[in-house]
Amino acid sequence: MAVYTDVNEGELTAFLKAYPVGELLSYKGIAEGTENSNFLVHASTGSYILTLYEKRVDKADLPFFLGLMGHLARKGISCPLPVTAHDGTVIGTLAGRPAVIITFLEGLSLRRPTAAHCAEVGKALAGLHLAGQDFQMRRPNALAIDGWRKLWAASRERADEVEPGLAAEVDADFSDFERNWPTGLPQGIIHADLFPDNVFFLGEKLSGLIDFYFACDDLYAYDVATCLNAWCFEKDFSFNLTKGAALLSGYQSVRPLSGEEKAALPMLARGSALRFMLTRLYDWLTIPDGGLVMKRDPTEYIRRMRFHRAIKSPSEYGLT
Ligand SMILES: Nc1ncnc2c1ncn2[C@@H]1O[C@H](COP(=O)(O)OP(=O)(O)OP(=O)(O)O)[C@@H](O)[C@H]1O
Ligand SMILES: N[C@@H](CCO)C(=O)O
Repeated sequence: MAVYTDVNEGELTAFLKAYPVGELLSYKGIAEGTENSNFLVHASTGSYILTLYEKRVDKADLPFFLGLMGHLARKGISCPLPVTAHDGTVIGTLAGRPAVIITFLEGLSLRRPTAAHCAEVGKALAGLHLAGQDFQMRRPNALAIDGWRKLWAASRERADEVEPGLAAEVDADFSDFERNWPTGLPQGIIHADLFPDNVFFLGEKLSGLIDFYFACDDLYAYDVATCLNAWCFEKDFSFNLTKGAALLSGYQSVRPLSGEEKAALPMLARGSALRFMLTRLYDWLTIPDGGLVMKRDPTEYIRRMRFHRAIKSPSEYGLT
């Protein structure tokens, strides 16, 4: 349950006076999410999400994340728009935490996306990449190879408790990535965490993208690879070729991939699977059971790493 910090009515009413949202009508904590405390706020001008940033988000990154959401929303991407306070600022303080109000998006995230949903996600991801091209702020990816190495150094000793042989397997991957990680591919702003819980749909139509708190500068094709991992595998860890083909053709209908980007997909998908395996493994080993932070299963991503290692041609993802 992601309400780490309680907010009482008096302090919320006082906080909201700084923003053009009208009178507070009601509010409640939101259980989903793991990084921050989120509340659904009904005010006289409409519904909003109140986010209090907890310690897993670096405060120095907030202007980038919020600036990016504002930029994308103004360019027509369906994502939350941070509400600017009467004094021109966006980030306030509530219950001792940095806090913002963002617009509420209608829609539901999906547990069982279909190929049609995957096509929509591909299109939206490419639209986001194009819309980010003239965003002026930069943020290096904290979870690129150097970041993975730090997580691995903190987890390696106990990795075999989760899966026997994992330490040797990941060590070999690191040497491979050091030699073969693609360079020189097109890059720019990426979402970096576009999982089904961060995409809303109304029926088959995509209605919103949320949670930009991993967004950064990196390879566009790496973001595509992350979506293949997050959207196109079934519960039994098999890759669904129809979903892969739908996601990739949706993406390419808006931003065609170059030959180099296509060729790099297996390596990028392996790297992306390792990145999510490592953050999950680190949490698995370090966060106490029964706490507020929901731990996700790292083994789901060990299976994906193995799948990508065995890929001989990017056409196996459904590329045409
Ligand atoms: N703009 C929005 N409109 C509607 N609902 C939202 C919006 N932003 C967040 N939510 C709701 O709040 C939940 C948590 O949001 P979010 O995913 O940003 O949190 P988080 O703590 O950063 O979580 P995580 O990074 O683990 O996904 C979402 O699952 C969604 O239900
Ligand atoms: N999408 C991540 C969680 C962080 O947002 C995962 O599934 O591991």
